[in-house]
Amino acid sequence: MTSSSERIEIQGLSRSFSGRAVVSDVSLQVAAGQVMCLLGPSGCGKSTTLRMIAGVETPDQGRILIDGQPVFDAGVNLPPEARGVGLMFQDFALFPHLTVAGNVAFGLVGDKATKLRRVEELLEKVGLSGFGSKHPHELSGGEQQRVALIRALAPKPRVMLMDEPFSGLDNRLRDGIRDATLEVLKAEGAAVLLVTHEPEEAMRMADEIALMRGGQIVQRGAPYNIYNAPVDRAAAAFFSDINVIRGRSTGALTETPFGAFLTPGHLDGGEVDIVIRPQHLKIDFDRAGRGPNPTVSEGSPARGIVQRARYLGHASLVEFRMEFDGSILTASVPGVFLPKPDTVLWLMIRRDRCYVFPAA
Ligand SMILES: Nc1ncnc2c1ncn2[C@@H]1O[C@H](COP(=O)(O)OP(=O)(O)OP(=O)(O)O)[C@@H](O)[C@H]1O
Repeated sequence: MTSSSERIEIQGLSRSFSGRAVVSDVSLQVAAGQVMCLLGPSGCGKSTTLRMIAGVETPDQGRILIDGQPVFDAGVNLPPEARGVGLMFQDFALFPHLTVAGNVAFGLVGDKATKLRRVEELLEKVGLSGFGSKHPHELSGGEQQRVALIRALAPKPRVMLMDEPFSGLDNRLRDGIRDATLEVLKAEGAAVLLVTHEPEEAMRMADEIALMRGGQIVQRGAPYNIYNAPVDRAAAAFFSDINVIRGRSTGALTETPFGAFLTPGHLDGGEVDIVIRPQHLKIDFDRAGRGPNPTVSEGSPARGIVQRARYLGHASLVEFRMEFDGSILTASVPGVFLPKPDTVLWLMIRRDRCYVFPAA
């Protein structure tokens, strides 16, 4: 069933190229006013999914509904222009013979003054006031991209499909343009499906993230949930560097140099990966060969030898070779902390921030 607030609904969408499944049984819904990010590594099938919704790629199987109306199923296949969606793809192209204002006004209806107002309003939002009479060839790549963006937004589409729309912009511009775009889309109440391979972009833009891998959606949820409750080791690793401590679960317990972990639900005798992000390791000083006392929340400390330390601006990253097995663990510490190589320090891990998965 399609509830009335769902603007985009896809059901069991699949597509193969030369016998290779690129999108397999993908289903998702995007409601009015919602920004959904389709996030995943290069080649996982994000763009193909978006292109099928846009109508520029034909699915092998599945259904696509826009505003509750089928635009693709066994008996229907509407062309892109009949689907009522706004498109912003990587390979945008402006009309070279039209001015910037002409480009932005292209899909607009209404009297000239209304169109002009809308064009001016949008140009201002993306920092291009006064550019209306220029032609595309007079603009930088980033400026052209911003024009393409507002051209897609101008007719206030009820559904907006965006494929890496900010990828060509330099970092300084990107955050501002993202925020302006989000503001426009939210103000219009559009349903947005945005494809990106950048976790940070998805975290910043999305109300909900659909994490894709190998042609399938492996996890869906609000950014907070996806980041803090990853479904598997690869999902955790997609959002940040991770540390992995391998152990063997016996009787629902896994012994590690950081103490025993409760690992219920894992195969008895099976290997498990205890995964922790660098910011959830704690560093303490060596006190003549002794470390801090064990605690309930952090277990036992383990000794590590500093390999190298780097300052990243907001934090410092310290790499340790662990005494217990020679493995490398990385800790991130807010601010400046740059111990010399070969310094002996103690590491503890925040147990509430560990994830346990079957060994990869
Ligand atoms: N028309 C096509 N013919 C053959 N193979 C294709 C075609 N379109 C896409 N593919 C292949 O399907 C796979 C998924 O492509 P897709 O563009 O959907 O990935 P993606 O997740 O969007 O990646 P990226 O972020 O690199 O764009 C890739 O291996 C790609 O080479």
